[in-house]
Amino acid sequence: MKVAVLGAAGGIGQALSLLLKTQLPAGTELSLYDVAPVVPGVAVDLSHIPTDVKVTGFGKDDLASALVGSDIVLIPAGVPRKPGMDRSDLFNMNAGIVANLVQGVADNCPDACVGIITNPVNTTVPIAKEVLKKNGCYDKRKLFGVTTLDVIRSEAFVAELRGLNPANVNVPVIGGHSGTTILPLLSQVEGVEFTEQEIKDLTHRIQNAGTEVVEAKAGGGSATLSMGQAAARFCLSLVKGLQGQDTIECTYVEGPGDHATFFAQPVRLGKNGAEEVLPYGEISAFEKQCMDDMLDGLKGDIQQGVDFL
Ligand SMILES: NC(=O)c1ccc[n+]([C@@H]2O[C@H](COP(=O)([O-])OP(=O)(O)OC[C@H]3O[C@@H](n4cnc5c(N)ncnc54)[C@H](O)[C@@H]3O)[C@@H](O)[C@H]2O)c1
Ligand SMILES: O=C(O)C[C@H](O)C(=O)O
Repeated sequence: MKVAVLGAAGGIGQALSLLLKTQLPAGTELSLYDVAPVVPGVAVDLSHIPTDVKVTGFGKDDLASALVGSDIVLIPAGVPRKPGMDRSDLFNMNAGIVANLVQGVADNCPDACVGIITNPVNTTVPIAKEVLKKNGCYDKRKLFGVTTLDVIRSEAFVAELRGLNPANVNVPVIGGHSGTTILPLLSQVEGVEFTEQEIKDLTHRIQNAGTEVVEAKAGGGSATLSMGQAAARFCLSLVKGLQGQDTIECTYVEGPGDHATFFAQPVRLGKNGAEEVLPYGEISAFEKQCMDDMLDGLKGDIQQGVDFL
């Protein structure tokens, strides 16, 4: 198994690479790529941790070597938000970065599963699809927008509110990864009842959690450590799936298209990637209204990605 992280020297990239170095199964190769000259140093630094995961760093001109033979490619390369910006304001800077890196995937490891972290995820994932399609190697089972941060935040906030062990809290989050397109299904949290006001407040907090971090970091970037944890969780679930032990995660994929071409919902990860896009089940009237209100925005974000190439 080989996992490549593109943008590995950044805030997310370094946290994610550390978690993968310590948690990937023995024998995995971890390939770190970044345009920042520090990346070989990040790899050397990690290689001093005694686990059976071999880490190699690749600089700007070595994308092909970083990618060749990869089974999973995670992409957190790109620019993060500053206070006052929306994720969509990152489109002009990040769309081209994602398109170039995914072209590298098409050229060097066309069968790899690709997890896009770079914002705006609602739009960068459709861009990745168009690049892979142009190169004749798009397989909808192998392209994912990583929305796990919305899930772990929901688990943390629900557990905090009710004094529960977060390890026992599961919250499906569907839709997209921006503002109101993030739709936590709080009606499905087992063993917990919320008042209407609590549902409204929690939903708003989860939808606004990225901005909460951006403002608290006061110009120093967006979520990196929690995102590193979220991406590691997603990657480890995907590794398990590829190795034949099916797992379920909410992720932004091309599914049946009931609501939009790309939509985050529970997905069964298996030997070929997204083996099955699962129904998200019954939702409350409040959640249905939230969904109706956000779908046009999500579809617009997707169309912007389709039009980019
Ligand atoms: N999906 C999510 O839930 C989620 C959560 C947090 C952040 N993000 C997004 O992740 C991205 C990265 O955030 P960060 O905080 O790690 O930023 P960062 O600035 O700390 O790191 C970004 C890294 O990308 C590298 N990079 C830039 N262009 C590159 C290229 N062409 N090839 C390879 N590497 C390149 C930079 O050198 C840098 O090391 C941002 O777009 C941010 O909005 C997404
Ligand atoms: O909010 C951001 O810009 C980063 C990320 O998408 C997040 O949800 O924290």
